[in-house]
Amino acid sequence: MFRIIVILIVRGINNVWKRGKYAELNRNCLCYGSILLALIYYNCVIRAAINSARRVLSEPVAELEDLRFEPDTSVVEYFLDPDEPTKPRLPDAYIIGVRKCGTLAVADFLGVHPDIVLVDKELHYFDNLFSNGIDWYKSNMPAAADYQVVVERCPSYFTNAAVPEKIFKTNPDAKIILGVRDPIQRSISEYAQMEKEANGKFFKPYREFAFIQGNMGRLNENWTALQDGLYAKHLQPWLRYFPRRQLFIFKAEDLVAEPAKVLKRLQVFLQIRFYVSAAHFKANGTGAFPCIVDPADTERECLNGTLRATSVQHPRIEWGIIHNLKIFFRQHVNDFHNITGIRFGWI
Ligand SMILES: Nc1ncnc2c1ncn2[C@@H]1O[C@H](COP(=O)(O)OS(=O)(=O)O)[C@@H](OP(=O)(O)O)[C@H]1O
Repeated sequence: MFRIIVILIVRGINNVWKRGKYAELNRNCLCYGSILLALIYYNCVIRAAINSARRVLSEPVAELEDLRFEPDTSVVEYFLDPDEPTKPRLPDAYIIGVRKCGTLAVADFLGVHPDIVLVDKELHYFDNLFSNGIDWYKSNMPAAADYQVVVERCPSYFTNAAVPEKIFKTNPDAKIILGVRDPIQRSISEYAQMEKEANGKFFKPYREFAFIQGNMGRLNENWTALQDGLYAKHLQPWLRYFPRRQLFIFKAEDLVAEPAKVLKRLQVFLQIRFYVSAAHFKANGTGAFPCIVDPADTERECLNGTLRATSVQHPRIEWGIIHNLKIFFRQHVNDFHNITGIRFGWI
């Protein structure tokens, strides 16, 4: 482009120089000037169009609105076909974490979908029990039909850098589902969980875990409740094995506020029919979190009765501590935004 412009200008000057005529100079200026302007205009318009197309194509999967599917309410009866052959299958998708970021809720919501089969417990095969061997892992798999998607949930996978390679070698096409949340709230949730597990015994206050020597001087960055919130760092090993399009990231905050929207996108990502819709959600007894209603099992409890096991009362944390945590996490959240392209709006 630049070369064409330079050639045109040089040719114009050359013509004038050779012939020495002012009339020729005017004609040349007019002619090449207009060509130059047209090229600059064309260049701007085309570049703007290419850039905007690039932006749309690079939108993260989690932020894509999909309007192709409408809920298919006949799907329950259709898939309750006792003759559909099923056999144990390795997972097609993994909910890898982050701990305390809605992993149980999202698995529960997916679980009502007739195209989804959940592995029924946290197996910890890829982080703790790998030496048990693949046959042990296979023996823990649920039976599923060919059209169904088998999903395993193990929220400790995300922060273990050795896991992505092992999952990749088992299934390079695996779909990875990751829930994230304001890392400060996540750390408080983890602390609240630890405190609850102490079962009434004395438990150190949050600040004594979060700061070295308990005063607000230096943060104890190695405390897992803070470490697990360094999402950008923990995501790197996953991106070494799995392309971005195989990764679905959702915000736990969205799962609470707009569960149907998150589920809509998740169904598109998993390439299953649009079945779970807003009609499936109701507020639970306390009103804090939404619950899913399963038309095939009307007796079903919220989060299969485990809601109380994961949702615990948070302690009140002083403003000064929150301020220090904001300073600590700000850069990490920015890095995470740059890697994923998602705006989180936390800090
Ligand atoms: N619908 C619904 N019901 C219950 N909880 C919900 C829901 N949606 C999101 N969340 C958020 O999930 C947080 C618990 O996350 P996990 O299930 O990943 O916890 S765990 O790691 O398995 O212990 C839990 O954390 P807390 O707020 O600390 O209780 C919730 O914020």
